[in-house]
Amino acid sequence: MLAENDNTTNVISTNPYIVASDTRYPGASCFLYIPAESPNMVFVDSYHVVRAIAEWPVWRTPALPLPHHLSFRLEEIPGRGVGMIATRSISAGELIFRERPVYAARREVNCAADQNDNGIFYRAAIHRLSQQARRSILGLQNAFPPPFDVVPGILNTNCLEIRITEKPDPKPSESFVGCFPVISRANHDCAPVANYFFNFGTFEGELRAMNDIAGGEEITITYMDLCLPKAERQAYLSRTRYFTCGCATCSTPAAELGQSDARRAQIGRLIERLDTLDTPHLPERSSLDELERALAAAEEEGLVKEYARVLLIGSQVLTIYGDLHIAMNWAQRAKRLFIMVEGAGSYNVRRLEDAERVHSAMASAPRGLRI
Ligand SMILES: C[S@@+](CC[C@H](N)C(=O)[O-])C[C@H]1O[C@@H](n2cnc3c(N)ncnc32)[C@H](O)[C@@H]1O
Repeated sequence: MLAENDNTTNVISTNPYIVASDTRYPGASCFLYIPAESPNMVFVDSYHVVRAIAEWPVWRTPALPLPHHLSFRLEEIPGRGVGMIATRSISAGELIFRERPVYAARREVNCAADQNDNGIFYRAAIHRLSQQARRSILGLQNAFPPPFDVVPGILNTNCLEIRITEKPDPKPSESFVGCFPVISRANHDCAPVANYFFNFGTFEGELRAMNDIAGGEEITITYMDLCLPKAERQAYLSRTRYFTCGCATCSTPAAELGQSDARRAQIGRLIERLDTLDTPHLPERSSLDELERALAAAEEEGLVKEYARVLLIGSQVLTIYGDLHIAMNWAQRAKRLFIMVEGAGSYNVRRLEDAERVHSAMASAPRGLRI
């Protein structure tokens, strides 16, 4: 068993700054530090991936400055640790904050068993970060109880999904996570008022208001798929983030909870059955009535992003089987909503622009002969 001060790392190159995590195994994960001088980000993955990432032009573009006056403050909230509180009213669609992650890694890193729970691997990863960057991680909350080490505890408590390709990752195990000094302070709600989105183009996490948020209100995001019933949501949050969600939806009286669960399951089933976007398959046929019921369910549950997804998928189904005019209207509404919750860098916005081109070609195509 390794002791914490048994150093297995080895500097492979200094520009780009790449360190092999474990000289005992060929193919062990590597740490890429960006920029090489006084790094404020470490990326953890196999050597060939970090070598390619080191060449991305985005690192030559400095991050845009933030507005002088932030629209929130970080504040201790009873029972929830630190959270983000709006200091003024924020309009739906407003960008609340954006920043690059300090730690980014493949969700399942290749790490030897004797360096995992004791934190040796993760301590080594953040070791060469600038002092400010390292402190910004070490100051975050650790929800994981001992004997789990505090550094992997902090990373597990605070990491959010990031994408290093434009399209959503097909398999969750192939996706990536990132830890953010500020955005990771956002607490969870099962009907969140803000959306966390990772902009692959700028390599920044972005936080946008999905609803109008009043001054004094907490700015919340989701950590999970919200189309699950309360029992499953709570089990997931307690297993992965060590807390019991007491949000307004989870506090719904027992008599009404069944309806809330049923609405979320209805939206989830519809999305799962009909979302064939980015696959070579056509979606199943679905009636306008069924699609409208899913929209009504999303509205009732306050699920803005799921509402946008039903509009997007529904517009594709209606383009193929239904009414082109309704499909065009739904695509326009979905695009407006996705710009609002994910910004102009959204892949969904790009998909909807493609759909608009298909729609206008179809609308101007000559009609078939009626015999
Ligand atoms: C990503 S951090 C959020 C920021 C954190 N509250 C802090 O103090 O830095 C996730 C942790 O915050 C706490 N948390 C987040 N949402 C919560 C909620 N709705 N109720 C209670 N605790 C919550 C849990 O301890 C969770 O593991």
